[in-house]
Amino acid sequence: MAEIRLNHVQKRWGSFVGVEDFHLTIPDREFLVLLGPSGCGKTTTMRMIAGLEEPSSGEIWIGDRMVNALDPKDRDVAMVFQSYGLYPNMNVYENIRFPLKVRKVPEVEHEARVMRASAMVELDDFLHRKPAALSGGQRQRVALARAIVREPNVFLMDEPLSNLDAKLRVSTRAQIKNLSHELQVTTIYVTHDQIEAMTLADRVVVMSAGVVQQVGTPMEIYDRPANTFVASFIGSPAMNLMEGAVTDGTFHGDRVAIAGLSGAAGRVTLGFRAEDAQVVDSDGQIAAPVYSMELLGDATMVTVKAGGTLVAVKAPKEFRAEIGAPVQIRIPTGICHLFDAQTGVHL
Ligand SMILES: Nc1ncnc2c1ncn2[C@@H]1O[C@H](COP(=O)(O)OP(=O)(O)OP(=O)(O)O)[C@@H](O)[C@H]1O
Repeated sequence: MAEIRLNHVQKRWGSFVGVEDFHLTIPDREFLVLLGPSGCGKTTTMRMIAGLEEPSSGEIWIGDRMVNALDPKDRDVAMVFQSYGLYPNMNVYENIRFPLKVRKVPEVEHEARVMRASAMVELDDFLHRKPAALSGGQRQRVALARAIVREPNVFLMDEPLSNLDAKLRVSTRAQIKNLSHELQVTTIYVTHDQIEAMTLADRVVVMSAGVVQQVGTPMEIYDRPANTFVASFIGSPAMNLMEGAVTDGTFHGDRVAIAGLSGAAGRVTLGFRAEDAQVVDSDGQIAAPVYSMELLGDATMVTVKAGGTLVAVKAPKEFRAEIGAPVQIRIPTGICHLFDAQTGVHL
């Protein structure tokens, strides 16, 4: 068990900054997800915690030890990667046992620990198979068991689900969630998939271009994105964003006017989520033609084209309209977000 502290950690290569001033305490047992697009610095941050990359400045603490100068093997962290990294000539049992041999754990403990770890990921029936005779999902579970068997202080997981097909991703995700509940070990999990982040995390760190954009619980970052980057990265579909200006409490944009806004004036970006607006027959604040309709099963996603901006609204599953047909959209004032037009920061 361990708290992790990143104290103003930075990683530079020459003049290029891969990670900028990462400053965060991750409490013992927290499941923290690093989320962001490709190249935003998630993996580099995790590799610095693992000891595979040296910070250019700042301190990394695991528990009460400053680990900057410690070898990866001395940090008591277990890693699970996207590529499973299994030994092809060893069977499942031997693969899971391997870290115990390397760490010279007394032999008498091996069997019980391997059996416990393999049971947790439901691999008991596959212990004598070689990795080549396993599916991708089963291989990833061997990699998970190999991390679990060590009983580490910290788990580091780098996109562990990204090689799995969509269905297996969902079931393995649920398994990781259940495991983390059972194991109660501080976990840092890297992904670019916002659904994974929202479903697994106690807290999410959203990163862009090496810079932390927001740290919060999944609901905090969904309900109150710190800026337009987070607003447009979280949620499926992403938050609708419209450019315009507020005068006397009314937002005016392309084919949209929303009265009753307070706390802003001048150029802003207005945001609202698809599920917070409705398609209506009259009295909407947007009147625009239907651009596309997607049947989701439990709802219909209607996208309209308001001038140059596409706006998505979640309608009841029975809703139907022709492409190009004029519709109106009601946007309740209370659910609108306003962002500074220049900086993108939530007002
Ligand atoms: N050894 C290196 N030398 C120079 N630049 C590097 C090095 N390693 C990573 N980078 C750069 O640092 C930035 C962050 O990389 P990182 O791998 O942390 O991103 P990421 O968010 O994990 O992306 P992905 O989701 O694609 O893995 C990238 O622009 C990358 O090109």
